[in-house]
Amino acid sequence: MVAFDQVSKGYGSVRAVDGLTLALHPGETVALLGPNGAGKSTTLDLLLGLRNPDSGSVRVLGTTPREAIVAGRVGAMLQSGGLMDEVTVAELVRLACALHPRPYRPSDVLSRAGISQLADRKVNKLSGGQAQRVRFALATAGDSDLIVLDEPTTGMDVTTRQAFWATMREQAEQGRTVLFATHYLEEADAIADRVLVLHRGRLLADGTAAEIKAKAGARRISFDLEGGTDEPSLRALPFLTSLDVSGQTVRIQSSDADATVHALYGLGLFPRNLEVAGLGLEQAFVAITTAEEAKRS
Ligand SMILES: Nc1ncnc2c1ncn2[C@@H]1O[C@H](COP(=O)(O)OP(=O)(O)OP(=O)(O)O)[C@@H](O)[C@H]1O
Repeated sequence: MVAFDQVSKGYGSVRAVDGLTLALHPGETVALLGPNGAGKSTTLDLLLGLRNPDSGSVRVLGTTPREAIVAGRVGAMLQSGGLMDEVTVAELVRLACALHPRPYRPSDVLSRAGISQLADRKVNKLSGGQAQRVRFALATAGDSDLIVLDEPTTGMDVTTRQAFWATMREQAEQGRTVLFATHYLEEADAIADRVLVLHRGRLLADGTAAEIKAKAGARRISFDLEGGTDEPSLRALPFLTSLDVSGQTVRIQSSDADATVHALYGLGLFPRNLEVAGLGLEQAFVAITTAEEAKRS
């Protein structure tokens, strides 16, 4: 479906994408995560043929990205795609359908994107979240095999966001590949069946959300200590990666929870309400990217 082979792209001295090799398969819903500047937008630009790699190759559906787009096989929703100002939503959607080699009916596109009631509104009179829905409508104006979304739900309220993802899930169930970049890790956790973590233009992790959490390897331990805490002793616990003390409540992250808890009892302390839990995707993401930064410094 999509194949990146040793792709690099730099801007001056910045290596935005650094030797990226990646394959996406039909029907996958893939989240692209990474801190600011990790190279997510550049990766999507390369995939859409908006930029050319300095080295390596990008293939989409067996052709160049541009050929795939001209054939209408890729729908895209970019972060800040300008919308024509002086037209109505319906006119814009009709135009997108007219330009698509395999178009849907404009009325269906409007209703799928939940903007039928906005059809006669001028595009420059839309709120931020409504404009995002229009961008989504343009990305799904025809029958594409691959849908690429760069931070699609930015500016959407909770209800709009849920409706958006329900629609996206339908698209994936019909066999389309959906690739989206996001900063909302809970969305990646809930929606993606594959998560890619990009950092300084390289792939740090690639797997299901559960695999990424397991890769982070850390566990959260929390407990209450009656009668005050001895912070220096806690800080010296083995395998500790973070410590947070708030009143009687202690929250720890550990790379070996069993050993840390064992040592905790060894200190003669009596933790109450002890809980040991895995990391959420957000904490796993922070753990993985911070560990990489630490390796580099
Ligand atoms: N047109 C450009 N000219 C120069 N440098 C650029 C350009 N576009 C991106 N960069 C740099 O390339 C790196 C990757 O940027 P990119 O926008 O791909 O990251 P990102 O992961 O999408 O970031 P964000 O989460 O902040 O949107 C950054 O260091 C950025 O400053």
